[in-house]
Amino acid sequence: MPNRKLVAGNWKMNGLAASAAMLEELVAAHPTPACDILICPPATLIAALAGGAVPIGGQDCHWAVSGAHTGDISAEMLADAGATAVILGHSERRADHGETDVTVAKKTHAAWRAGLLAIVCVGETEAQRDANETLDVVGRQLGASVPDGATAANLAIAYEPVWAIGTGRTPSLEEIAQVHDFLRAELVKRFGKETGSGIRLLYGGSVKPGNAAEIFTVGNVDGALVGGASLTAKDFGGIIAAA
Ligand SMILES: O=C[C@H](O)COP(=O)(O)O
Repeated sequence: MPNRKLVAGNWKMNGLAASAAMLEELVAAHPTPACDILICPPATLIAALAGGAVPIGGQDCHWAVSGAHTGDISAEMLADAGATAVILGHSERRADHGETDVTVAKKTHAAWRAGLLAIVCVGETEAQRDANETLDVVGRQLGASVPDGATAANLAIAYEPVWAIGTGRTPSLEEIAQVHDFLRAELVKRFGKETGSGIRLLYGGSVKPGNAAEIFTVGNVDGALVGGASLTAKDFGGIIAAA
């Protein structure tokens, strides 16, 4: 089991140049956190925010190194701008941009090619949970979105139930445990005990300062992927303090 949790913030399409102040406030309040931290701002802010005390990541990348792909950004460009990680296959990208497990796997391979940590997201919709398909869905996404070659250093998985994102609703601790235990077993089966046990499993979906501590008590929860509560130093700091 990984010994330090990772608390990653996904700013989504939020943040302007003035958001640098949030990171300064965060570092001042938490100079020596007990967990690893990552902030994934919009691409426009990566170069400006990278290089400081808080590691910076991207929210997506193209699988090609370069070329005629208007509006896209390669993994190499993220690394060149100072990013050390990238979120891939977030449900908002899957829903809004038609990303599939196949494209997510190609992007994961690209992230590794550029030396980035890939944070690959999986998670069921509410209808899939109601139909008792959760483990089937996340198992299928995990298997097809992650290419061969994963290590504890180049991959983290984020379990994000789609219905819990931005809604204030979360699964019960037992439900989180069931999915994380399943994902752990799948990783061990595929990549072996040492690698499979070392890959961090993050929970995401309405993580707040008020519920983070109890979520972090769940076995096989090695951190969090935080959306809304990563936008202020107070809320994100509260989650860091709980880790
Ligand atoms: O990537 C982060 C997740 O989508 C969670 O978002 P949320 O914390 O606003 O629910």
